[in-house]
Amino acid sequence: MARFNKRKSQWSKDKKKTSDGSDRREGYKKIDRNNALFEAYYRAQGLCEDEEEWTAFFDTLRVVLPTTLRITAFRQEAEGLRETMRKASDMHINIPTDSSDEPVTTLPPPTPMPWYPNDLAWTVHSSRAVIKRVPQFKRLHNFLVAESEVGNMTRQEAVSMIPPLLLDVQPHHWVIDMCAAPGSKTTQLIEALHASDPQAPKDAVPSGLILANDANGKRSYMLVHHTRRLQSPALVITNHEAQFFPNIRLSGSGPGPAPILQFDRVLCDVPCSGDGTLRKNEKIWQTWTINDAYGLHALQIRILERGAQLCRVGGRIVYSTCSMNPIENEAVIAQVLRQANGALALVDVSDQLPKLIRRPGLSSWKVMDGQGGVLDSYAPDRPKDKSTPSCYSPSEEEAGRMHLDRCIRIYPHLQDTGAFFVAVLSKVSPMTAADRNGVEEEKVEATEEDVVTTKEGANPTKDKVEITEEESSKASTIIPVKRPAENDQDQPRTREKKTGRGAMPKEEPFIMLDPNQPEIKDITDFYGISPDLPTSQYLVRAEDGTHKTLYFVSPAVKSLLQARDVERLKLINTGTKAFVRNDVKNIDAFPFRIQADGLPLLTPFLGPQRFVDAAFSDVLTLIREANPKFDSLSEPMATKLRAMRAGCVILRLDPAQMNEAGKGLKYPLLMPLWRANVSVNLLISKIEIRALVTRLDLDIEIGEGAKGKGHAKTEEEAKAEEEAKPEESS
Ligand SMILES: C[S@@+](CC[C@H](N)C(=O)[O-])C[C@H]1O[C@@H](n2cnc3c(N)ncnc32)[C@H](O)[C@@H]1O
Repeated sequence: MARFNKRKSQWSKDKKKTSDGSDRREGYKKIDRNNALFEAYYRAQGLCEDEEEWTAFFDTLRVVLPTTLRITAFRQEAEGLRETMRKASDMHINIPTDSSDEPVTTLPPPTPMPWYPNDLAWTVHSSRAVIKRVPQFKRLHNFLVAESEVGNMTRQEAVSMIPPLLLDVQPHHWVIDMCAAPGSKTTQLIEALHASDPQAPKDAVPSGLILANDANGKRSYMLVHHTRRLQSPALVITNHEAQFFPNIRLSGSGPGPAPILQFDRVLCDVPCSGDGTLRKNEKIWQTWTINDAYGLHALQIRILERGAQLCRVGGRIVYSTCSMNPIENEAVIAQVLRQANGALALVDVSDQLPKLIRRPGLSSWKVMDGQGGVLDSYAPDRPKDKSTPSCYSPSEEEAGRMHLDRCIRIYPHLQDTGAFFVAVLSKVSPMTAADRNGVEEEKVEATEEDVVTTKEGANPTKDKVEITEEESSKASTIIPVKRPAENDQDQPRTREKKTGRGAMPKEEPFIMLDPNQPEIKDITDFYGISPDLPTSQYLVRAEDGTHKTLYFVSPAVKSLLQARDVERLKLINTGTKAFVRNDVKNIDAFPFRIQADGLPLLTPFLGPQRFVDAAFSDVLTLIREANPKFDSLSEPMATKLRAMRAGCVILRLDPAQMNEAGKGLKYPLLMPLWRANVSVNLLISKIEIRALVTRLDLDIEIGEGAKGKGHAKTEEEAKAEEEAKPEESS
């Protein structure tokens, strides 16, 4: 085992000094952060090297986590935000303490995470609760909240940022996030997909897609909420138990069988006991039991196994948990490698994220009963034994062959984080009929006899286990390579329980809009949209033509929605809201407004006719007042507005227009407006306005319009403008 890095550990020396004052131990006395069985269990696993390291390990586990965040890389705001954080790194915050010896505690300034590329991830060395409560943090807190709400930043645990980085997503990849909610890793995957592709023109829609799935209905909708801030047309959200994710036949145009949906990248961030999150979820100190892991082990194997089946040959799979338990980690990896019979291999990622301090995966571990008694091997008749054969360590020879040491373990004391486990796997040869679709006959090495169909709990020393028909409905299976691809039995021989769907709202259908619809031509003409933006990628959610919203989807999402078996997918959401219809009576307004969500996507394709250049004073007026009349705006803007047809207008503010107050603006500011007969109003939510005010460091009252304190307006205008507001602001 690599030596414990004493120099880098923030916790090995003077605990009082390095735990940055009373705040990080907030609640310390209220919760008993001791659990003898937990301590004995992990000591037996040999995670640390010596007593000094064990002390650092347990001491760190008992201190509340610092706050960590990530800047959204593909947003044009990223550079400005990084600069703001860099400036904040001079900032030492003094907060009063109760002690007369040390009347103030000086908190260290925010620091970039050394291992995260391009200074895009930061640690604010204080707990969330303190940042929220202490007045000295107010400005920083407002900044973080505002930028998070509009998707320019994401608060995310440091260790949770590792799996998406190691998945190595490129803009052309098809990616599935098997257990995605609430979606912090999904947002990172979306960012990677949208990272600039040197071969694609700037602002191009990525050619790949992200399919984010979760078994829990309500949590799938959380996923919609969290990912909406990023407005990706390349995202699809589904609601399946990952181990039963259906085989989807795409619409193949060639003579052979239609290809089955497979992915270049698969993330299995599986449900786990979560004892790596003790610093955040302190209740685990008292609820943790040895048996927690046994209940999850079989499910984790099935999810990873299904993930491996869904991965194309040559693709990459990342398995991760926020648990330290080898039963949920190395034992799962070992069993899936065994079942894959050479089709999967652990990837050596020791040269990636070089500044990330890590420990190698365990090659052997202890299995214990609920009371902490060590179990040497599996015994089927042992009473109250929750272990299964696959929980036990492989032989030394098998562990070496599998390279279990290539797994990554992160412990809290190494770099002041939560604990985490990550394994990166590569699919090196075919496993399933779906694989065979994309692989030439002669390259298929596995035969039907080679295919391993394994029941969890099977004796790991045997490669193959026979299962009965009845068992096959419960067991996870690998589809034989030689089964004809058109055969419907290609569906995994498994059943999906109907869980968590009962209370869910009925989803409207997802229908690709005929590009010859007159409304598409009207929109194209009104906004002068370039032919480079395909008219065949609009989606609507009503069959009878009553739709109000046009969503835009990427070509990959469109091809998925047109798959032959698409009805097997429990689709929850997809598409970026591009245009929303609001018919306003008695005003000759063009009814389709651009939704703020869709503006970044649409901007590069819009003609000049609906843009209006604003002065900084105009933006201030629009923030302060509801529905300012044209007369109260700068003359050039008012003149241009008067000459335009009523409807949506895009305000553009050039950074050169900014005075001292708004010098934080580094790029042209674009916002949709509703141009009524004699006045205008902002078509952005209060949240977005707040982010703008914070970013530009404006000392200004906002939200007068939303509070109804705007100037008097005609009844007709008030109604029109109310209707034109985006949904989230109403
Ligand atoms: C560790 S959390 C995922 C965290 C998420 N990847 C993120 O970064 O925000 C595990 C998720 O798995 C979901 N889950 C539980 N059982 C599942 C199953 N059988 N299939 C798919 N998802 C499942 C849970 O609802 C939960 O949202």
